[in-house]
Amino acid sequence: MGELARGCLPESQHVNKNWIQRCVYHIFYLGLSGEVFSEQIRRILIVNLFSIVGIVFTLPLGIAALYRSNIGLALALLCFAFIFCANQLYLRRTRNYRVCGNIVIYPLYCLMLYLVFTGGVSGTGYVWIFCVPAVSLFIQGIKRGIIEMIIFTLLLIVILYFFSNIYGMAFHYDADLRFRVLASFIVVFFLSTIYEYSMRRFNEALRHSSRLLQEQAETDPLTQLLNRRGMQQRLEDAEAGALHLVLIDVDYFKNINDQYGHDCGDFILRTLADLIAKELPEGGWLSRWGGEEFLLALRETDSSQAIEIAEKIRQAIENYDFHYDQQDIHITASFGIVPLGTENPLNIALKVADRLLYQAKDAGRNNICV
Ligand SMILES: Nc1nc2c(ncn2[C@@H]2O[C@H](COP(=O)(O)OP(=O)(O)OP(=O)(O)O)[C@@H](O)[C@H]2O)c(=O)[nH]1
Repeated sequence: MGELARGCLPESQHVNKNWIQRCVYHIFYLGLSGEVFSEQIRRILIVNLFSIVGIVFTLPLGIAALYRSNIGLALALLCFAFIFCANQLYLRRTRNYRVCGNIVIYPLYCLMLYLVFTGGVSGTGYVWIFCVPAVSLFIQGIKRGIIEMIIFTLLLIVILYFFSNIYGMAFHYDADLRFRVLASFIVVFFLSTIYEYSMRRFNEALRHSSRLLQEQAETDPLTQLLNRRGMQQRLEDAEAGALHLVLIDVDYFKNINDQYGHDCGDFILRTLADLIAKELPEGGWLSRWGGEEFLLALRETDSSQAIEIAEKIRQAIENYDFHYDQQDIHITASFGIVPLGTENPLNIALKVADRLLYQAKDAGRNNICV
């Protein structure tokens, strides 16, 4: 089953959508939302769309064929209409677009070959085959779509050239018509391949730049750590539980800037980021929270473990020689530790961490307050 079925895409949040948009989302996207450029959402849309188009075409045409007493064609069309309807229901229930894509495409191949073989209504059956390459490449992707289209073309050649008028059942195509049908089908196949390929490249490029922008929006350019926005996002998404916040503030950082210059201050912030990151346990998050403030989120950690980690970091900073421009610089930092949970939501926890930090400063700095 696809990733959707494992629940990676949430049900649509219809908050700001009007009823038309809600209907469109419900009918075409099955009420799913998620990453705008998500390949899964695109595929769901396409499979669903072709399924709906399949019903819209085969059902009335089947009824019309029944009305004209063309029983063979009517049965074939109604049978496909039934398959497409069942597929719709299955897709809505399971969101398994891979299986549903196959349910759309293979009956479509059969129907098209059947129409070419019998000629459909008044020998016009072949006019429908030109939609096949686009549908196949959309649903099966470039590689598989091309392979299936080559097989389909070969079957088309066999029907057009070897089965024409056989046993009085097959439609008779004269030499010019069969050549033109085949040639125009190959042209459509070729153009559809180019279109699908460029669409995929375009989509990939779009997704890549979207990911890049997202990363940039959440990264602090100086330290390459998460910035405040990135950290806040993770904390908001994090499940409440054994999570501790550690707010770290460099002591007398202004003096460093004043004494050694702003570049030295930047160098110290970058080195500090590496120093703290080394002590960060697995699964934890580290961010540059503000100017000379770092915020650590320790997950699956109780208070004593959080204090232990903070103490290690405090000592690592205190004992580190920041070597800049042939000078050894020593700094210290103050810490505020606070648990995060349902009784202590993010906004409150951050305020408490800030208060504890200033208590640590008041107590002489180079301190941890819990
Ligand atoms: N070099 C550099 N300095 C920064 C950056 N962001 C903030 N600062 C400086 O950090 C200093 C923070 O100073 P204060 O808030 O007075 O705090 P402090 O000097 O560390 O004193 P305490 O926090 O009370 O121990 C200011 O001088 C800011 O200019 C930065 O990205 N690079």
